[in-house]
Amino acid sequence: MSPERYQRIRQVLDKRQTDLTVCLENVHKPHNVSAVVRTCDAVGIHRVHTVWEEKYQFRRGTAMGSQQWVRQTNHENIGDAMGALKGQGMQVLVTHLSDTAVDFRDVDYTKPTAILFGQEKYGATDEAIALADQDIVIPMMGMVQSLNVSVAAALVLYEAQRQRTIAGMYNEQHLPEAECQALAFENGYPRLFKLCQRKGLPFPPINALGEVDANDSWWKEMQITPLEAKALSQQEG
Ligand SMILES: C[S@@+](CC[C@H](N)C(=O)[O-])C[C@H]1O[C@@H](n2cnc3c(N)ncnc32)[C@H](O)[C@@H]1O
Repeated sequence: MSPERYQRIRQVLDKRQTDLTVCLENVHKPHNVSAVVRTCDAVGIHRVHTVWEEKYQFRRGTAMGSQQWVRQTNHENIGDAMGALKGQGMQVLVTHLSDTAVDFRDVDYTKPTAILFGQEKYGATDEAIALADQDIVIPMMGMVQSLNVSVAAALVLYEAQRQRTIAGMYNEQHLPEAECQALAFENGYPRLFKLCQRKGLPFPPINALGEVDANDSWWKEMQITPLEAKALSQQEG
């Protein structure tokens, strides 16, 4: 990939917030999921958690926008998801229209935070609400009771982004270097990435010019000649 493209990728990955995440509990309409993931990418979320039954899994060909830049972890049930998030020291906020919910703008998002969004029709489950640390609500003044889930996600996430910007949390790299390199390789060199995965080889480093910086034995194991290697290591992206 070109040096410019690599620099652009690094600028984005260097702002990733590893201690801010979203959990989608059975949010399943592709356009909603896609819109939430896109907002997650825009505010610098590295990983989205989902609680999906088999039938809600992504299908090949679904247009997911920014999905290639946002990692996903699926949990079999809400208990597992909550356990994982709390195990990482996160406060878990559930977006829920209840009398006990606090205004979403009154929360401190500079703390390690997971925000749970509920299913389009039924909202968050009782179990999720019981396990969460706090209910948060976006005040509603109109005739309709709730917002579209992706709109709700955008509002809450941009409040988190606002607070974290003020706190200077986008000014330092949080994502481990190996993960930055893996994402750059995966997206910058998709064909090499797939071949590398098929062969079970480690991902090679990418140098400052955006080139694959592998040694001769790696290329040999990939069964790629030095001539092909030169072309391949500069071509994609
Ligand atoms: C369309 S709403 C679900 C409405 C459902 N009847 C309920 O009572 O929860 C889908 C999701 O969007 C989010 N949401 C929508 N409007 C919201 C609001 N005003 N405050 C907080 N979350 C909201 C929540 O995550 C909710 O689970």
